[in-house]
Amino acid sequence: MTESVRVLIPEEEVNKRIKEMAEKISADIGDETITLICILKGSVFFSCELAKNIKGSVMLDFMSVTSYGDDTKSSGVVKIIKDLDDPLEGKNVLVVEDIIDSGRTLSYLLKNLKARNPKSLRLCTLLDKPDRRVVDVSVDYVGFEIPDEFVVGFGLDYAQRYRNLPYIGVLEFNE
Ligand SMILES: O=P(O)(O)OC[C@H]1O[C@H](OP(=O)(O)OP(=O)(O)O)[C@H](O)[C@@H]1O
Ligand code: HPA
Ligand SMILES: [Mg+2]
Repeated sequence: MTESVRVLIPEEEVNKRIKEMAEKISADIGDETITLICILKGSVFFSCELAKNIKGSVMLDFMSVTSYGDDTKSSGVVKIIKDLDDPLEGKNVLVVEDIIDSGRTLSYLLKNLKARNPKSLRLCTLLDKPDRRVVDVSVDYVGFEIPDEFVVGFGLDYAQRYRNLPYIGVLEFNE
């Protein structure tokens, strides 16, 4: 079996949409400092592009969680591999995800991070795959709604590969 990748969202479109999202976030946050929480590893490319395009004061922290391992299906169990460096108490927090699929990761994170008493907690995702939702989560900023296909690129992986593609593509398995 061989794998190939079909372009779903070209690089220029992804970058243009991230700029628009950053403008909206900048307008919503006004003069306050915003703490972006980059959910490793998938959202690392998106977080960087977003951070560069937000006007105003931005802090960054990183958390690593995983539920997919090397599979195209979620194990159903979200594991924290690396926690944040700093407390969130009193901060305006924006969780930055690459994709919401079943919703398990974000819903777990939301509960976990709320308990740390941030001043505000918003969620943002580059991609949303609504057809696959198992757990309901309401997201403040969505880049693109995509069909029920396994995607890679712009940070998203299959078995840790393809993260470096500068576009979003659909992974296809060929006989
Ligand atoms: O809505 P869900 O079904 O929970 O899926 C979304 C999550 O799955 C992926 O992470 P993964 O576990 O693959 O870790 P990774 O970012 O290190 O690749 C992705 O980056 C999201 O965090
Ligand atoms: O479509 C996907 N691609 C890569 N990682 C993912 N994690 C959840 N859904 C996906
Ligand atoms: Mg992954």
